[in-house]
Amino acid sequence: MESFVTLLFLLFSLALLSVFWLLPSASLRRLKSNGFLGPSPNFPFGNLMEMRQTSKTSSSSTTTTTTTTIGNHDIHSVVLPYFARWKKLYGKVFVYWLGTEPFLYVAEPEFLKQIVSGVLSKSWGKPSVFRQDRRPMFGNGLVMVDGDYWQHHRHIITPAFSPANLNGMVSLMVESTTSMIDEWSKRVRSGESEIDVEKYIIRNAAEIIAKTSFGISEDEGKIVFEKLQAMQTMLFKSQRFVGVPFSKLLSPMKSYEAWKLGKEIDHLLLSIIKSRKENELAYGTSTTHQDLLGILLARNQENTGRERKLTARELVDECKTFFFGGHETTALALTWTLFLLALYPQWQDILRDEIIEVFNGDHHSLDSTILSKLTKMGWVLNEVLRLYSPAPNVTRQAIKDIKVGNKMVIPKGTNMWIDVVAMHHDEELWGDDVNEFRPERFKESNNGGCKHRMGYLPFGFGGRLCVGRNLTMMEYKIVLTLLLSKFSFKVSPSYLHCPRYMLSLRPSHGVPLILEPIQ
Ligand code: HEM
Repeated sequence: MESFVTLLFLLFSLALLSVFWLLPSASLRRLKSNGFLGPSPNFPFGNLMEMRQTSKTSSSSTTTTTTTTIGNHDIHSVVLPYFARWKKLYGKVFVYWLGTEPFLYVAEPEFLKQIVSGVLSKSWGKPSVFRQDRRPMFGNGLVMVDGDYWQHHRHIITPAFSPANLNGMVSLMVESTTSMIDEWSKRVRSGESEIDVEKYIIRNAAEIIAKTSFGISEDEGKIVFEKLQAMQTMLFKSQRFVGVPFSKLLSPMKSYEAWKLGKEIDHLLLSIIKSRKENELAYGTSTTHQDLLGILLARNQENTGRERKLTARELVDECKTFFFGGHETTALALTWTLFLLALYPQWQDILRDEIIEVFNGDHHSLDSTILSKLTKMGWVLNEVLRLYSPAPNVTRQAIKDIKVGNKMVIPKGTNMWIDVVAMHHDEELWGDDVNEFRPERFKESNNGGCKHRMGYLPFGFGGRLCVGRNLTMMEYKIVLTLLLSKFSFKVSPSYLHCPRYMLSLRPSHGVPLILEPIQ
């Protein structure tokens, strides 16, 4: 018996040694043999401690509020200080470690092109470490899966975002935004002209995405979305050790709470799907809702061929993915836009003139065709996504060993962290006005004159390009048109310019602006 326990103990110790030390060290050697440099890891934390220390030092030295800092859009070293530091030391491609997970950092578009182009792109999936970590939010939704499963879901989901389907969502977007504007107007009339626009814009975007994704009523909506937001806070505002083996055991209560919230949300969404299905059985497909869930259910029903239908569980995961992938990103694009327009009021005038020209005073005729005529607003969106990209990075994982050219092999399991903020602020790619707000750079090309076609990636790249980008563009133009027609915006003296990486790129202290009604 005693020798059995000793054997068990030895096996357990060996397993730990191999997870914590032997496997990561072997990967490190293989990566180094490619000539990649990088900071020395310390297993089992990898480079996490150094990243935290650099962030702490940087944030204590960057909370200045002078207008020059506000007008300074050179934000890479503020939001990702550890990468900015390592980039100076090791170049635009290097290796770092999150716990025992190797990450290839890439801020070099030509290198990116070489390793993801052609046949190689099939060998890249999504990092399993993030898949695990974000399971309560996205489950097996489109953003987290790969291979044939991803291809099947993408094929079913893409048509839901067609212009015809999106046009059916315009009235929901106008309705939510109008009620936000009414609230702002009331506050401004009562003498409260300073408003933290971020808070409202996020709530509005969440309401829009909840309605356009799963068409929930005000009351149901409130519950689902409070739970979704609580789960996001639970997962992303706490101190975490992503990539460190067994790290969930370090904060068991938080992991349990996130799991529990995930279950409650699933339950609510499943009951919505069930009642939709029952309605359809009772009244036929004519009751199909004009939201993403309704469109997916209808597609499922039409699909009588060989194609596998999405199960209720898969539909729940896709709804959650739309909510998390869609509301904060769009809201941040709008929030940063209001901040930049407040800073550069001449662009408010340019956009207002364009709105008057396109709509001729009639905002009732909103649809994708007329919105596409707001070209200058499109340049502003592109420039905002360049300077303050709501999705600051894109990630991949090598599903198998990947050979690049004759010499380089990227070992199976290596993750890739593509630094979109670094590329969008790279003087070598954009020229010496890289950190200036110049929407007109997008007048001639959708790439804004970037010297490399993979240097501007606000919506990702390749087959995994953001599936919701048309929805974002529509919502962005509708909300901005309605807002600019009602108010002019100035930056409040209480605004602190402190953009921060928190899965997305957010303002640390909200965006208080001074609003004045347009006469
Ligand atoms: C400004 C707004 C948005 C930005 C900046 C943005 C950014 C991105 C990026 C960078 C990716 C690529 C991720 C990757 O390659 O790993 C992506 C994918 C995705 N986005 Fe968005 N997104 C936005 C809005 C939306 C909206 C409104 C929705 C849905 C309602 C959405 C749903 C998705 C989904 C499902 C994917 C996964 C696509 C796939 O892997 O096939 N996004 N988004």
